[in-house]
Amino acid sequence: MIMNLSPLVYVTLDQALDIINQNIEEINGSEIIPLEQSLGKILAEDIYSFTEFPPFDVSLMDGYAFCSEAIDSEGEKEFVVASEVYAGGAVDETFNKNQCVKVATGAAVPKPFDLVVVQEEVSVKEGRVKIKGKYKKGENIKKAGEEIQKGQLLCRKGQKVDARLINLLATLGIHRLKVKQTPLVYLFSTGQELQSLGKTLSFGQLYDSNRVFLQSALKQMDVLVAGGHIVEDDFSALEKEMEEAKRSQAHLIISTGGLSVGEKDYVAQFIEKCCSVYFKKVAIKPGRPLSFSSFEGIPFLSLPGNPAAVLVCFYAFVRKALAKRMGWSIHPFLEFKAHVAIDMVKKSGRVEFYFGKVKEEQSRLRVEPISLTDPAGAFSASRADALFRLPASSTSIPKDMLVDCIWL
Ligand SMILES: Nc1nc2c(c(=O)[nH]1)N[C@H]1C(S)=C(S)[C@@H](COP(=O)(O)OP(=O)(O)OC[C@H]3O[C@@H](n4cnc5c(N)ncnc54)[C@H](O)[C@@H]3O)O[C@H]1N2
Ligand code: MOO
Repeated sequence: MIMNLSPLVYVTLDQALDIINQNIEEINGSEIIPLEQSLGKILAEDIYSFTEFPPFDVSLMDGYAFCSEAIDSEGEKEFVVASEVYAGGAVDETFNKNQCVKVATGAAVPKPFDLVVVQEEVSVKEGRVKIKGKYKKGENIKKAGEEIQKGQLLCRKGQKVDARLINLLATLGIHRLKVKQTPLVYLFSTGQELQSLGKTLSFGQLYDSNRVFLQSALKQMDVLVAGGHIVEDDFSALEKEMEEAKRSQAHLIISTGGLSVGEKDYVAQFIEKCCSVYFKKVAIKPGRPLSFSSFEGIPFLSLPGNPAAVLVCFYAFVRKALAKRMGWSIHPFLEFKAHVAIDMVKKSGRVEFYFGKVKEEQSRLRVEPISLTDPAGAFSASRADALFRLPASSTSIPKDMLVDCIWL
């Protein structure tokens, strides 16, 4: 539902996260795709095993399979080698407990044998095997169904497919998966000082690093970019870009820049005029002008131009909004607490973000800011493990205080 929350134009971090969470809906669409193409996708249904694994009693060693009750733990015993079974091979003979079979690692152990003795521990002569010593039932055999039972829940709707899950499903022969539709994001930057990579900069110009960062960060999340440009500081150019965003059928629009109070900050003006606003500012540093609205039913996250604010807003808000939109509900990001490594100071009023290194010391997690002069800048971010935050109301944060961190 769209509503204008005029008293909530300036919200706290928690309010902003709540509002995003309440107003971003999960995409309905899903598709069935081959397992090999499912890396990074979000499962659209729970998956149960339709079979057990291993599917047969399997030998874990090269050796001889015996019947435990036929082995005399005191003296030596001799057995006839009735057959040989290799991995992938099958025998349809019937054996009795006074026989044994030679088995290779990975072979299906035929009935009634229930233990395997490694070949180094037996003596073999003219088709007969001599064995002495104590052996336990089940030794060197993995029983059918020991790893996975038929009907067992393997993974859940809302889980992201990773290589380990692909391994599990491939093991069980599951080769097609129902996954959520991949979200489309329309992404543009604003500012006539911006230049595309590969072009020479004139004085006063900057490379459009925000869009390159966001494109890459979205790709890492398996989100597709539907389009977007560098938009000059002009209201009608912005209107055209937003129309194109609408035509692209994006599930989310993201912009950077043009949010401040200057005459040429047309994004702020566009939001005011053409969007339904949820909030216009958040009490965070950097990133205060972050705004969340809806344009013709499409959620619109407008990030400030400041590249440090873009980094922080991506990890603290955009990623979460996208996770919600794409139905990634199971452990999307690791959030944890760590002890801050140094005494820190700040102004009261806004939550302050820092990129930091995380270490374990004396069984405690410690987070240390990478830079105090450029807490959330590109260099700091490039070296960090986590984004951490200092509470809005505090002015001094003593060393060892626990702070909230997000793993990057
Ligand atoms: N009078 C006031 N001025 C400002 C305020 C304020 O409250 N009153 N807020 C400040 C804060 S906080 C921020 S953050 C910025 C937000 O401004 P904009 O969103 O309008 O961002 P720009 O002015 O377009 O850019 C800021 C900065 O970042 C560079 N930039 C912009 N886009 C990119 C890009 N795609 N790639 C790389 N670098 C980019 C731009 O050149 C500027 O240097 O407003 C403050 N001002
Ligand atoms: O909030 Mo701004 O992003 O401080 O620079």
